[in-house]
Amino acid sequence: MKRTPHLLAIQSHVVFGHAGNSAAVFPMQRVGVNVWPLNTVQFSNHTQYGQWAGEVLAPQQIPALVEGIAAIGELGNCDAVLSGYLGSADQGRAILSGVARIKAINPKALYLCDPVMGHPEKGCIVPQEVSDFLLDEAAAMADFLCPNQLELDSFAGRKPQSLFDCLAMAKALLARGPKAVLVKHLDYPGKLPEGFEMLLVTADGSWHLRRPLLAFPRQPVGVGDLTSGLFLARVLLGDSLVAAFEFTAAAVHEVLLETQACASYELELVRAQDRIAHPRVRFEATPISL
Ligand SMILES: Nc1ncnc2c1ncn2[C@@H]1O[C@H](COP(=O)(O)OP(=O)(O)O)[C@@H](O)[C@H]1O
Ligand SMILES: Cc1ncc(COP(=O)(O)O)c(C=O)c1O
Ligand SMILES: [Mg+2]
Repeated sequence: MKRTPHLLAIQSHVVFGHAGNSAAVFPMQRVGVNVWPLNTVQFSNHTQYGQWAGEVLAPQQIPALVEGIAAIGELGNCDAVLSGYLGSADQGRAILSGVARIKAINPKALYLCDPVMGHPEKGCIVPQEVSDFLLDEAAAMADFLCPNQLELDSFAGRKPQSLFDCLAMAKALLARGPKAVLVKHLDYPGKLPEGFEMLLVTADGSWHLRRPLLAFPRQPVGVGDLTSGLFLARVLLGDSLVAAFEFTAAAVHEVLLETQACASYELELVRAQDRIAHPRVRFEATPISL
């Protein structure tokens, strides 16, 4: 029997609704991965409501929890680490030590970094020190980096002029260390308004994918977290990077269709669970080169 992969997911938890681990854990489990959720913050709700209650996890708790897993002899079973929304730069440094600790026991373990930097206009609030940490320290250790367009712009220090410029910016990130860069959401001059586009860039090639852009009265939150989580889960389950990319786009689109049909602001993950596991739609990634 094939072994079920294990994934340590270090990102936010919200009591109500879906963002961070609260967006990604259940879908990753639903596609067949054992998830170890480690919550960097516990907030009442995601920050785009403009108000929330709750606390940031003390950074020293991260190595303490990782050591606790080592102490029961299970750390070597960790196949991958995912990091997303961070409450402080010190938390980020603690995660990198945890990744190094896991890779020392299991050199095949993968690290996916979703560099959540916030989006002040949308109300996604992340401290500046976290953005600096992601740019200067985390990218170098990541096997996979999953920025959205704003985060890609921050890495490049400029905005793109075209799709090929986005490709050049993502390719430049490979030089910092990652084996693959997944741009979860492209935005560039001349982009077709009816499409939602993504990019996958690896040393072996690059692929572009377009799915329909759906209309929402308020943009749902947690879509990026769902995207990174499903991509890593499918890679651990044995998909090629391109197959994982295509699966992720289809499963996320299914969730958005369900969410739109329910006229819900929060992602309808429970209702969409069968569509996540077995998407009915399919989007083809097409090769793209400079
Ligand atoms: N097919 C789609 N139609 C409409 N909106 C979408 C679609 N897919 C994703 N979105 C929205 O696009 C935005 C993507 O946000 P972005 O800032 O690029 O990534 P992240 O979710 O990581 O913040 C989110 O607001 C998400 O709700
Ligand atoms: C607590 C929390 N986690 C994660 C996120 C990131 O969500 P997204 O997947 O939309 O980038 C947000 C965004 O507001 C948030 O408030
Ligand atoms: Mg995001």
